[in-house]
Amino acid sequence: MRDLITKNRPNLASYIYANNAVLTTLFTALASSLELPPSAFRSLHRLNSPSGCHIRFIRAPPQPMEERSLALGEHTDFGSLTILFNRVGGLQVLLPNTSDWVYVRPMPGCAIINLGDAMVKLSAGILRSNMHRVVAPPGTQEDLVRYSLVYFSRPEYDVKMKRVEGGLVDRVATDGEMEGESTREWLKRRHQGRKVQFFKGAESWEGAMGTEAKAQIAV
Ligand SMILES: O=C(O)CCC(=O)C(=O)O
Ligand SMILES: [Fe+2]
Repeated sequence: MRDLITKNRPNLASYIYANNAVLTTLFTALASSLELPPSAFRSLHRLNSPSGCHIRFIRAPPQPMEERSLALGEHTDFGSLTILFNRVGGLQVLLPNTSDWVYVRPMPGCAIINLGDAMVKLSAGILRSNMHRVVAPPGTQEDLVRYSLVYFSRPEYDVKMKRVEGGLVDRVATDGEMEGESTREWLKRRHQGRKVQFFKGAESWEGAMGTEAKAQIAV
């Protein structure tokens, strides 16, 4: 594995830079839509600062019809923005305020962008993370091996998981949001809460929750 990464370092670097360029554009657009300074989100996601940003390459082989289960259960992403590249269907999103799961059709030359829980925190809930899952590919794609290449962006480790100041965010009333938890602490809490050895009852599970519940609230 290490060899594979070393050999493909230039490819990986160019993939990281390309994703970073897309993220910079998106963070700037999101900041301006919230009437914040253009760098409000960008400045919390500098490429060379330590963070939990990572790449995941997922391979999901076809499953026999009778044993079919979810390839990836329903969740919201923890981080800021997720850039998803895949050619085969299978990703589904839950439409807000319904129990309807709908396939997201991959389009040639396009990536799928998911908004994650960190953006919900930073925007005091104005931006919402989407509930999604991965199931067997639809129709004639059902026998295909599904690959997805995913870039997960996360705020820098030292960024506080709380609302940014200014613009439309200042107009949202506070609801006792937890102050002062760093991104590093927040990620640790969420990862541990999902592991069976750390399970200490319903409360610990809830403590590890992000903003999944809010994803279902009408906007
Ligand atoms: O493979 C996909 O299309 C989505 C993967 C995903 O949602 C995740 O890894 O968080
Ligand atoms: Fe996801």
